Amino acid sequence: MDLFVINRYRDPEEDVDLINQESKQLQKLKQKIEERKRAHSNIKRQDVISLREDKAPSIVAVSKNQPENDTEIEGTSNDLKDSKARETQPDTHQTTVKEKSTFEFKVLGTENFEKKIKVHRVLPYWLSHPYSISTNLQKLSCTVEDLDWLHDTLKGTLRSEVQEQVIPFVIKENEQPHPFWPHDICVSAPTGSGKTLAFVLPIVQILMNSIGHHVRAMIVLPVQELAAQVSKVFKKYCTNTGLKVVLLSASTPLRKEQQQIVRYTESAGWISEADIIVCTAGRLVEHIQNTEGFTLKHLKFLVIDEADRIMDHIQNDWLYHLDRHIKLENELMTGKVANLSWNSLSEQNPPPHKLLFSATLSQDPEKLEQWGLFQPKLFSAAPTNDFEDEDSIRKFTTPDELVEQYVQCNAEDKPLILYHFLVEQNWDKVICFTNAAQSAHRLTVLLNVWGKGNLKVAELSAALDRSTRDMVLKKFTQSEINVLVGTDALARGIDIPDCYYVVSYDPPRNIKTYIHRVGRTGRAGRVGHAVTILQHNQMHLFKECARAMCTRQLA
Ligand SMILES: Nc1ncnc2c1ncn2[C@@H]1O[C@H](COP(=O)(O)OP(=O)(O)OP(=O)(O)O)[C@@H](O)[C@H]1O
Repeated sequence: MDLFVINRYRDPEEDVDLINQESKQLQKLKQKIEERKRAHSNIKRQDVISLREDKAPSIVAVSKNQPENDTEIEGTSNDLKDSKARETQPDTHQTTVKEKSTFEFKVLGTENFEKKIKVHRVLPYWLSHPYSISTNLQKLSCTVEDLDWLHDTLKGTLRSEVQEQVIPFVIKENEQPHPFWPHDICVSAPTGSGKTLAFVLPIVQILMNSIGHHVRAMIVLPVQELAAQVSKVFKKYCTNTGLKVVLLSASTPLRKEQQQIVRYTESAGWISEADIIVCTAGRLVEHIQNTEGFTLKHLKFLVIDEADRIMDHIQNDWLYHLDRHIKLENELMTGKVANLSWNSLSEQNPPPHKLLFSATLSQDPEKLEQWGLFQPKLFSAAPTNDFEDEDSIRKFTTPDELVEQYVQCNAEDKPLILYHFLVEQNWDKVICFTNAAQSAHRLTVLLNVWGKGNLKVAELSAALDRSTRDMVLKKFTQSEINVLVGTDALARGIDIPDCYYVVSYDPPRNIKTYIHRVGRTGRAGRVGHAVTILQHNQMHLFKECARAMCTRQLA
């Protein structure tokens, strides 16, 4: 520290000069303050006089007085004389001020300013005229016999309306001759309505007809669990088709995944081992950047499941990297920058057919803009007449089979009310949501103590590792556990069979969280019950939240 100390020595006479100067300046300042005070009191008096004499002063006169006086105050003792003169001749001064002000400032309009007219936002045609999907999941409108468009290998006991509408549309769009591009689609259908099969089946059907060493379909999901769930469904339906499905999520080491998706051959160089890739957004970027030979230039389908969640928590800027990668591959192939002409369209690979899915897909045109959709079509379960203006663009639906209720109570009664449901009313297969992993843990311990071995309660939150979570879910499915207590980490997309009740022990933070929580029950046409426990002061917020739904009133 000593190295940085600098000692300065000054001439003592210099110091005396400095002190004199300072005291002079101080005196000057004091004088100025006194002058200002006097001037200020004079002006105040002046204003009072002017207001008394002019009974209806115009806004301009009054408001403009102030800056005029302000400039005078800044002046010297001459101004003081002026102000004294003003005191004796109030009338003359006031008129000069008025004249001056009106002369210098042009007044536009009066004080009654008109409010701007609100511009009424008009939704684009594709958003205001969606293909309508029913929320009644028990409707057996789509039976196996009717599915002329679906290959025999894929036929199952389909009874979902979203599948009935979306699958033929996707197949038809992809039958168009080259270079026509298919319309991209957005699907907003209730939880448990079978959205997964609505993209799995057409993709498998279209790809199974031509096997090659290219990645031709990619499904992007927000979290590992969902990616694993969707890849399982794909694997099931690809069984006899020769198509290979690979899951890319951070649950496996990167190196191992690289070996699964690319292989180097002497004759053809790098070839793809996977036809369909199911991945999380973050992991995808890692492969684009680090995996040699990994290319998406033959990508035919890009599915984004839980699209709103992916967009809200954008990982590694994945959409930018993906778009850039696809564009670059196209330019390398044709040697040209993409432009819109018959020739360039014929030479280029068309962009991947984008399919967006969610139970809470935002139908806000600005948000959807980011996906760069090509002449999109919307499939929505919200009533069509709700799409007239922008106020209705956030409406979501829950399945008809779901019974939704709420209970009001004091904070201290919450655990007792839950206990009453579980023990007195014999609720089994219950998923209970809290807002934090810690509260989930506390509630689990409490219920297990109260249950004395008769009630089997387990915790399921992001705090647990993957294998423990899988084990807990398995036990729940096999009825070894009656109640799962967890956080919103398990609210979205997870398909837990036979969950009869969903209890929101802590209220959901927003409408989307509510929709996904309650959507863990009442799936695929089965009846489900959802109960939200609310403290009195939480009622207002919850009701506000519920207004964004197009469902019936909550009981
Ligand atoms: N056609 C069908 N017939 C019978 N069951 C079906 C059919 N389609 C899907 N299911 C079943 O319905 C359940 C819910 O399907 P899925 O997970 O696709 O719903 P989702 O709409 O994606 O729900 P979420 O929005 O919660 O993700 C699954 O267990 C699935 O096996």
